[in-house]
Amino acid sequence: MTTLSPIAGSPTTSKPLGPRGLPLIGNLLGLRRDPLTFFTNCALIYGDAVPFRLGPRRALFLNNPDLIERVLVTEHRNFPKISFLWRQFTAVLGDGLVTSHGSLWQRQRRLCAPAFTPARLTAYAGVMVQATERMLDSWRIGEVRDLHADMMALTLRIVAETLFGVGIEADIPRIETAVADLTSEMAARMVRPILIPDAVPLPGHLRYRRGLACIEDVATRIIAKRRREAAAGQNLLDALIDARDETGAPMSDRQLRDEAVTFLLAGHETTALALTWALYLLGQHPEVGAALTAEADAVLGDGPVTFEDLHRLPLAEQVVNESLRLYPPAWLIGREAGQDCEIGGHAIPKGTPLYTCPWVLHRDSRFWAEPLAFRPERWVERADRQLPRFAYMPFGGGPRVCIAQRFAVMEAVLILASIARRCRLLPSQDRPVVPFPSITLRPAGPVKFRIEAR
Ligand code: HEM
Repeated sequence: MTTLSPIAGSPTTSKPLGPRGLPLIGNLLGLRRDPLTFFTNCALIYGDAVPFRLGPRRALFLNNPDLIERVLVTEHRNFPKISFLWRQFTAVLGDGLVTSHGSLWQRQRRLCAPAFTPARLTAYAGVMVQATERMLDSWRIGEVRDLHADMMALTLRIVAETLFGVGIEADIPRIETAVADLTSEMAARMVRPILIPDAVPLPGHLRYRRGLACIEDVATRIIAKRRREAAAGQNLLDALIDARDETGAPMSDRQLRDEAVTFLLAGHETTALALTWALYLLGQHPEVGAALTAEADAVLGDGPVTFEDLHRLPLAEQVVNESLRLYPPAWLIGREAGQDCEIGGHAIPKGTPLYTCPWVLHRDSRFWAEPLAFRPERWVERADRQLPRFAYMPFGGGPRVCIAQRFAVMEAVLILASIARRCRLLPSQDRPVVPFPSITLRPAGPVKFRIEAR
């Protein structure tokens, strides 16, 4: 019979089960100071299931693929998303896919799935490449650019155009400001220990209400136009408008608005970061950059990349996989215990938050040879297929796995190949770029590169 350890450490055991915290604040200091090191040390020192404290709240860190599979897949109904965290975002994301749960989430997930069929992806590929080519046309040989800023602008344009259609050019600057306001307020709420009602007129709240109103305005206009014209288009919102549940009912306008905001926010920064880190790593490994250029030349000839080229760009996809391993944009994934239970030898009361950290798992020497080395070739034989399912999880897993995984990988491959075809990028700063873990894993400063001719 398994002996269960009480979650916060036991007076009868001499070895602590997790990092000792301070009275009242628990482990918040270490977590605030450097969360990546905090979780890395938890795994190194204490093992696969590590209790810690978020202020007065007890929490458990999981670093074992089998335990993670239990939480995300086999017993996912017992482990919903963390209500304490997500209620902070409900006003922004409404009942969209990221925040909803239970039967509402199930219905929405089914309704959203047709937006990601291969036929739809083909149409989105064209939008992605055109937006990238426009960005590359605006780059000048010899200039130094912050690629993080460029990738943020590019992926926002792409998600806005795939979502709303290419006719929204005039709205892009407003959408950019709105999304920046919304994400900065969400990042602030993520580390705020208390819930401040949206009605309190803090500057961040006002900015975020303005941002939300802007996106609602664009979504409402496009939904109304689409309903008036009743002509099927190829954008993501069209797919959502056309979707019907098993009773034949469509999504309400409110639900469409929630999904539009959700896709804009979930689909923008994550992909921008995947690309920023990939370009950064390529800058550190010019031999891989040269091989990528050779692949693009061999496959693409003179024309822009197309959907049909994708399967002939294996190195570009390996670079994306390896970058997502070393710098997973979703660096922390959380759930909470829906009822009292046991996991990893710990008795967990209902409501306890559980965290897993792809950053730590993806750098774990139990699963990866030379874990800190950038080696795209490990993906020639799909490194993850020889490993436990949850040793590699940049897109999460189980029923709530990223709905746009194929969209995102396709986008990253198309953009990398388009850049490789047109120019060379040389790092123009000596300092290494340090990751800054916010909601997503951002670079702490600009990522500067000089644009060189091919
Ligand atoms: C490299 C880019 C991306 C990464 C690394 C990423 C990562 C993730 C992860 C880890 C989750 C699961 C979170 C959890 O279980 O708590 C998730 C969910 C989600 N992602 Fe992505 N994502 C990316 C791109 C996108 C894009 C481009 C879109 C939309 C166009 C998108 C939309 C969503 C949505 C709607 C969910 C919620 C799914 C659900 O709960 O049913 N993501 N993503």
